[in-house]
Amino acid sequence: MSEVLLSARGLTKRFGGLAAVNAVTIDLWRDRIHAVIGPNGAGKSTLTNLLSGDLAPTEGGIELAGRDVTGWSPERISRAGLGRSYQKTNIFLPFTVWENVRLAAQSRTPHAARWLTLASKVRAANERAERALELAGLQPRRDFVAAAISHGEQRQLEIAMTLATEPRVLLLDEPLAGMGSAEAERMVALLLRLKQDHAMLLVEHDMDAVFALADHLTVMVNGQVIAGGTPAQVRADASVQSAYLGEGEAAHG
Ligand SMILES: Nc1ncnc2c1ncn2[C@@H]1O[C@H](COP(=O)(O)OP(=O)(O)OP(=O)(O)O)[C@@H](O)[C@H]1O
Repeated sequence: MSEVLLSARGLTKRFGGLAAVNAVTIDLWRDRIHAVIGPNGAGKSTLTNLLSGDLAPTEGGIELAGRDVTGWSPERISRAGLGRSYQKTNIFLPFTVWENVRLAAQSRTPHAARWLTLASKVRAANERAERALELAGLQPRRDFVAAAISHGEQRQLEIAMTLATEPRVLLLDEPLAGMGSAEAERMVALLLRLKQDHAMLLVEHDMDAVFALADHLTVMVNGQVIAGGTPAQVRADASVQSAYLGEGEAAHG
């Protein structure tokens, strides 16, 4: 049965007089992809930063797997089960794909495993890295240096590095950005695989992908949630069409 793994209540972030995120409530369920969409400046990145602990909320609270994690550091939230992919910034380009994933896995030897011998820790980290590499579909590239793989594969690598920390909740910020259609298709297939056993928040501008992937959508404009529901409900919502989907580059819905 599905369960709520992350729950944010009344999240608000003010920058001076601007409420970049204004009283947003959101639940992320295991085995479901929850997309957040909205025009530029809607507050999507700020919301992601609040959920990952990179920003502290001005108001509101966040529970992760039943624990109140409000105000925790990103490292502590990450250890508690939240994985966030940062666009390429964590990749060491001169290292191989395997070395990158292995380093990410090593950063996550749990505190509870301090008693393990060094050999057991190394073995556990190797196993985490192998699983992540396999899940992300990067086994065929494991010995390539990261600088030599394609843009789409580098995005897969970021996700593999996030998976190596064994998160239960995944926050993915524009995983399809800059991809051609074949790469985007591969990423969509990967995200559908990852849906199993994870709760996922997806921030993505590619509306075709969003509507293909999302089980639930939240639509933000100017920091506020203006609509939410299944893709069909959101598509049919007149306020969404006038605020967002009917306009300019986002007019794929
Ligand atoms: N550190 C900051 N200081 C002041 N204002 C900020 C800061 N970060 C974001 N903002 C403002 O908050 C609002 C929301 O920005 P945010 O980046 O969260 O939007 P977004 O939906 O992610 O946009 P995009 O789709 O362009 O990435 C914008 O008006 C932005 O200028």
